[in-house]
Amino acid sequence: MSLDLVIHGGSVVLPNRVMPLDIAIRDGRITALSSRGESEGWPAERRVDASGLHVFPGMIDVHVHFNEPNLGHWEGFAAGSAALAAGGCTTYIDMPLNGNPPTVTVKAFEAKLKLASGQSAVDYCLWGGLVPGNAGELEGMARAGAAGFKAFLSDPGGVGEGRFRQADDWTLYEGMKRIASFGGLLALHAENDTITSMLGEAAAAEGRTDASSFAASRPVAAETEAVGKALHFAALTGCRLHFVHISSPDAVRMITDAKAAGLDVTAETCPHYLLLTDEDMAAIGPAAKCAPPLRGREQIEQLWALLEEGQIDLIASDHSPCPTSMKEPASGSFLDAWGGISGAQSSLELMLDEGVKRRGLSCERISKLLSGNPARRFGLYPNKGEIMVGAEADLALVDMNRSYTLQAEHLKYRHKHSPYIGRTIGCRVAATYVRGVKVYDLACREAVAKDHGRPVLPRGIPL
Ligand SMILES: NC(=O)NC(NC(N)=O)C(=O)[O-]
Ligand SMILES: [Zn+2]
Ligand SMILES: [Zn+2]
Repeated sequence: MSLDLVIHGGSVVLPNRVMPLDIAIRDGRITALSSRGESEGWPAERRVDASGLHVFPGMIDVHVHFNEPNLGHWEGFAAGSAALAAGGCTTYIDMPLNGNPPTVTVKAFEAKLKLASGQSAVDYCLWGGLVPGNAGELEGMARAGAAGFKAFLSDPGGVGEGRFRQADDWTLYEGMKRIASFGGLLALHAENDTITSMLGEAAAAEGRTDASSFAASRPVAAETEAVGKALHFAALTGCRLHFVHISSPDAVRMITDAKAAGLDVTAETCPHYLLLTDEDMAAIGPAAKCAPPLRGREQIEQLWALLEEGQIDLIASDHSPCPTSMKEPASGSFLDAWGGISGAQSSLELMLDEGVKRRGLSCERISKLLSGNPARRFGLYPNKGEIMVGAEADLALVDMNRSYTLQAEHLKYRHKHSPYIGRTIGCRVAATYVRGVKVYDLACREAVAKDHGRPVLPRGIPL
């Protein structure tokens, strides 16, 4: 039977090794993997020569904020997903904030699914949110396809009266019981609100408004306290937990101990916590402002050691964009700048550059953190997450030897700021395929599908 596409000559990144393989694709799925050259006689509509390229499973970015509805002018599904495609990402999960209304009711969830339809270059799922007063909406959102629920233990910021609200202890505890009752998963932004808001207010009152004062206002203790409380509630309620953007080695160790004690919990970190220091944050300015803040060199080295030991489950971008003017507040105060890093386009390249090229980890090791593990955690496996026969042909073709210096004009974001502008990255995504269809081509040799993405209903929530 005729194939739609054969990608031949590449070095294919499998779960446990990299092999020279040809990939046969029909109806969006991988139908065969064969020794290099063997595919020459196969009847195929198109053949793509991937010689000199690595073929990775597309990244699955479980943490992006595209800010629809109503704040789509901060990013939106179209620009955000185009940036992901250019970065080798083939599926994302969109956060329930900072759009307005936030995705905390079944009605808002369904409206957002409709809004995303036809706008996205790559496949997507949505998060629901846990906020005070919405316990009755959670199961309905799970049935409508929510990948899980996100709660903030500190002030999420954001704009407008209807903005996302943090979970008080009661909301958290009751919400975890409720989510556990239907086998759902809760994701947490884990920082203690009292510590961060008291220290932040004190810094502002004393006129300490620089980057290091911001970092000092969100100490590791705020993170470890919040992680500890959530783990305690998880042990009491049986709720499955996922900690987003963990910034400190101490918090990772607490999560590892909880796993050993039998809790169903995972730890995510982001490229910026592995690549940028608090000093970089001061030098780069508000483009590198995020919460939790960037930490010191020693903490970064410990995070890499923990990652190598397998104590970090997955990497996501936490792409939280905004109009560039919000990164340049009139007050000149670092404290007033929007907290959130635009990084969605760079995650795979940065992790391969730093992890593989500089630190000597294997391609498959990094791939597991970006694709295999997120797919498993969020019920997308075995359709997505690994290159294997039967899986969807979600692929990132990467030139591991093509170095470039990131410029603003490379970015597909609506607002072209990033802490990585000016950074030389030692590899580059050459093309991205979603279910066998090209959604990005560095050489722009041919038109790519800008609206090929479709919603993916995560399996794994037993309903
Ligand atoms: N309102 C946000 O988008 N917040 C995000 N901002 C960060 N991380 O600085 C987040 O994930 O917490
Ligand atoms: Zn967060
Ligand atoms: Zn976030």
